[in-house]
Amino acid sequence: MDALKSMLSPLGMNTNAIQDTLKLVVIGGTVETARRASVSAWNGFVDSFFLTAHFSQEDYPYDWLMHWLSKQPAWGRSREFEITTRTVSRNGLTQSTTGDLEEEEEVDDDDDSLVHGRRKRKISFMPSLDTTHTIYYRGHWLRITRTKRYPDYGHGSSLKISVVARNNDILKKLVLEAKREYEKDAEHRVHIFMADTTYGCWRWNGARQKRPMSSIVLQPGVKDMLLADCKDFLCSEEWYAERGIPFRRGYLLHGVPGSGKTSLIHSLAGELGLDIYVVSLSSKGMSDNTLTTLMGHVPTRCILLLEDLDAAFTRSVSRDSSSTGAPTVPTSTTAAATETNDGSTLSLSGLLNSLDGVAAAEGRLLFATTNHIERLDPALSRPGRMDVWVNFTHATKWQAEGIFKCFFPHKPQGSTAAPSISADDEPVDPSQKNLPLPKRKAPGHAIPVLDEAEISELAKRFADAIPENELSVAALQGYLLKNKVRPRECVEEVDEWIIQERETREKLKKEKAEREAKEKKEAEEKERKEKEEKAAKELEEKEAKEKADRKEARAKAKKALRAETAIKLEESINTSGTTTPVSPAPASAPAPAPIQISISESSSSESDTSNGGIEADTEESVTSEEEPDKPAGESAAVDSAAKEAGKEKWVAVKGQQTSEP
Ligand SMILES: Nc1ncnc2c1ncn2[C@@H]1O[C@H](COP(=O)(O)OP(=O)(O)OP(=O)(O)O)[C@@H](O)[C@H]1O
Repeated sequence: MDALKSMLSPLGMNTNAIQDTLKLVVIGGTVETARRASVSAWNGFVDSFFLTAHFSQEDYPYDWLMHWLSKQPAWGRSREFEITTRTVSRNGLTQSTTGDLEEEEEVDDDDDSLVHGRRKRKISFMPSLDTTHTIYYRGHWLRITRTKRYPDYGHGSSLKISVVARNNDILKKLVLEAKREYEKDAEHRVHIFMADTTYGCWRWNGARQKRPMSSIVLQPGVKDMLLADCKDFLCSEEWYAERGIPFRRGYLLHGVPGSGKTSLIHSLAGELGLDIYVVSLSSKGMSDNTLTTLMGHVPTRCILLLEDLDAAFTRSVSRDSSSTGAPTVPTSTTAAATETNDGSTLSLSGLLNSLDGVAAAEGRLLFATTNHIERLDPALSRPGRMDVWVNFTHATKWQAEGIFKCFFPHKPQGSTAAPSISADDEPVDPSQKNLPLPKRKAPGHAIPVLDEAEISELAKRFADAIPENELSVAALQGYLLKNKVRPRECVEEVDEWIIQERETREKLKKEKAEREAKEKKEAEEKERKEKEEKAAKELEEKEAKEKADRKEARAKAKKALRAETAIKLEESINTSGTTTPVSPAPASAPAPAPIQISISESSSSESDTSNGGIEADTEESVTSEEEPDKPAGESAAVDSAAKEAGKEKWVAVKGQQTSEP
């Protein structure tokens, strides 16, 4: 310090002030360094104890954890969170909790959860984006951060959970608990995923209540056979592997509309606890590549549903007999892709490859439905692709009786107490025993509950009245729905309804025939008009072509004539042994003697009457046609140049002739 003082003193500076400044700098620097060192030491210390797990939205644990987080009471105390009416899905918070999802909260039986006929919407608390939340869980503080990986595309979230712990047991417990809760919540629901042809991925479309198998009325044994087959398949992976058979199974449900094909698939999915992945092959933008990508991303245990398989290669809106089918479908397995207006380029071979090609997922149950099995290519429905075929017909008497019993519950035998309508009253089906039924609310309307004998008798009478194989089960269901609180009247009025139904069908058939005839007529008219327009256009084109040909021919003729004239002139000059300006004289040739020429137009025209006449004629006609194409000045210039050339030639000849003797 003394040395510093001695150095600064000659400069006349106040040494005290400088000393103080230096002290400040040294102390400040020391403090800042200490702070930085302690922060980084703390971070290092913390990092060495924190375990961090990352969860990506594309994978199931993300859904489990988001679902678990949404249930945490800690959000109630959090200072920052996201409130949403959307629910957790495989693709993030994208789906609105619409009416068919769960209600806002558990309510007492007398508390109406329906507000003006609409369900209340559920709200969830979610971790907000890019904020670190802290939650206490089983003696540990969890630090949770949700981030968006692709903010520009609006999807692709990820979750980061950090916890101070010696090993990752706590994280494992957390994930397992989240999974259990998620599955418990999804127990009564079937999740539906739809194919997104734009991005070639699956989009969660909602969760539907499971449908009890007992509510599907099919001929005896059909449901049991299907259920047993599916269960057997799902637990035979090794059996398939040992024999080298691809671990896939296909079911083809075919038959008339409204006979329960789709309902049965939903019911089976609920019974087997599988999600449904739906592909509409006729949807916009569907191509071989998209389908292959989609099929490759189907999870192992699920139901893959191809709806309306017969409409795969036609884009008609209607599904009636005239709209789709073989005539427009290339039936070869090597069929080329058919490009349609909507940009769909799906070929049969593409479909077959995506179903059982190398990229196709294994372990899935493929269900395909069609109303027109006769239109399917045999390659599509062969065993290996479609192993089990089930035919769905119009309602039989047996089905009519069954569906009637489904609609009208009965008092348990020997019971005198008025039964309550609850899940326990669901008709018992052997296939249904293990299905946990959701808690149902009592219906708002009074359904008279008759005893078993009466219901059986009514059901029998109802079935007797229903014609065999004429009406669809969906139609019967519609009639029963209309009469859901009038079981006796329903049976009494059934004959009348059948007459009405037949009349309505007749009317609809007639209307359809008329509409088709009208459409056909319109199509014919349109076709005729198109033909006429085409013919007129062709004629026009032909005329234009002929005109162009004529013009070309005239031009050629003119050119030939000029060439001929020039040759003749040259020949005549050559024969007279002189040179002309048309054919320049060789350098060695003696220059012609200077001549005095007086030219008059009349002499020119007189001397070349024949050629001049033709040429004038030709030129006139050509000029009249060329004029529109050529600028007037240019045309005039060309003409005068041509005349000058002619004149010059004539002058030379004349001059030569005059100089000759
Ligand atoms: N066998 C059946 N048992 C119980 N309900 C049925 C049956 N068949 C049809 N239904 C009822 O009819 C309605 C239509 O059924 P679904 O959609 O399953 O028929 P589908 O055969 O798939 O018809 P489409 O071929 O037109 O798709 C549903 O509401 C369903 O409840």
